[in-house]
Amino acid sequence: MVSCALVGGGWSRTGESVAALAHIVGAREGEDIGASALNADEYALFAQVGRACRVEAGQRLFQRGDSGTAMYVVANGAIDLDFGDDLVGKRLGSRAFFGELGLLIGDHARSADATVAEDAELLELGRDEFEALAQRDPHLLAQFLRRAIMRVVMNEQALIGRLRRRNQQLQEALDNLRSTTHQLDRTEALTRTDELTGLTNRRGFVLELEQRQREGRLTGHVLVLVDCDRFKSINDTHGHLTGDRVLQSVANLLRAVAGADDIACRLGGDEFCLLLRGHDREAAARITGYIADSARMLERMHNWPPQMTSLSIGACMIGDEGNQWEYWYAQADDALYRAKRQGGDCVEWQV
Ligand SMILES: Nc1nc2c(ncn2[C@@H]2O[C@H](COP(=O)(O)OP(=O)(O)OP(=O)(O)O)[C@@H](O)[C@H]2O)c(=O)[nH]1
Repeated sequence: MVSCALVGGGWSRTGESVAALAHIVGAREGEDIGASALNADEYALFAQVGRACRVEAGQRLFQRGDSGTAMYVVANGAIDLDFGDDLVGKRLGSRAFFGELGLLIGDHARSADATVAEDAELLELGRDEFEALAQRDPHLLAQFLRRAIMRVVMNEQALIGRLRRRNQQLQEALDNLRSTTHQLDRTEALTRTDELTGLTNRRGFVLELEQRQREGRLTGHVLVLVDCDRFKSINDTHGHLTGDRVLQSVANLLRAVAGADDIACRLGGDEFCLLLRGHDREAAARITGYIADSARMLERMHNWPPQMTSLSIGACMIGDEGNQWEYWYAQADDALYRAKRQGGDCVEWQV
């Protein structure tokens, strides 16, 4: 912190306190209460009592957080005030005053760094000088005080306004981020979903298989491949819309048997699959048998137009031999091939 050399002076302590001056009446008409520079009369008064000092460019007068009890008036030269990241800095020239809160409040923590931008002459006023001002011209000092207080109030209001705007911008940015994340999640979910049936699609299924394999959770699952029998003839005889409805019925059947941790998937065309968890071979055989039986019964129940078709099913238990999921997929596919070779409408297991 700079200490000014005393050049002029002549002041005396009075019993009147600085604080007592702060409640003096409101602003008068035409008075520029927010101005940051003294008018000519005020400056002349301050110059009578202020301690004059010279400071050089680059010199630091005080920094943020310093406790200060003096205010300054720029006689000539320039001072920069830096309020930190959130506020715009200020360059002060002739007759501008700063640091007044240090004087008015006493032991106030400075809210800015004050640096000499160009060689300058300053007037420094401490408590004694200020009381001398009060003695010499209380009316002019009251006018100055009103302005100083209004400046603080206006700065506070501007700060609150800026913070409010900043808060609003942050809120908007957060809302945008939330909605973008939500859209990305939705898009990601859509890329894993089959449009016609709402089941997981092949991509989603493979990603899930890979993840369970990476986490060592695949062993013990049952992999079930399902293929519609003579589906092409449904399309040919009744049209694609009927074919679509049959595919949706197959999807509903698989969805109905899938538990929370199982995956029902449409691989594409009339091929589906199920990944079941937590069943031994016997329990899994009951599930695959139930699927085949249900499809057969539904096919017989509604055959014109058809709402279901019989199914060929190939299944295997995923073992712990350390094979990749593609190996088990090929095993289930072999079983499915055998089911097809037998004319469909049956379940084959790969041993
Ligand atoms: N309606 C409809 N048909 C589809 C869709 N995707 C594929 N298909 C048709 O499904 C038919 C599948 O025929 P194939 O692979 O010969 O199977 P299939 O007729 O069931 O013969 P098998 O499996 O030997 O019993 C093809 O005619 C495809 O055009 C779809 O989304 N909707």
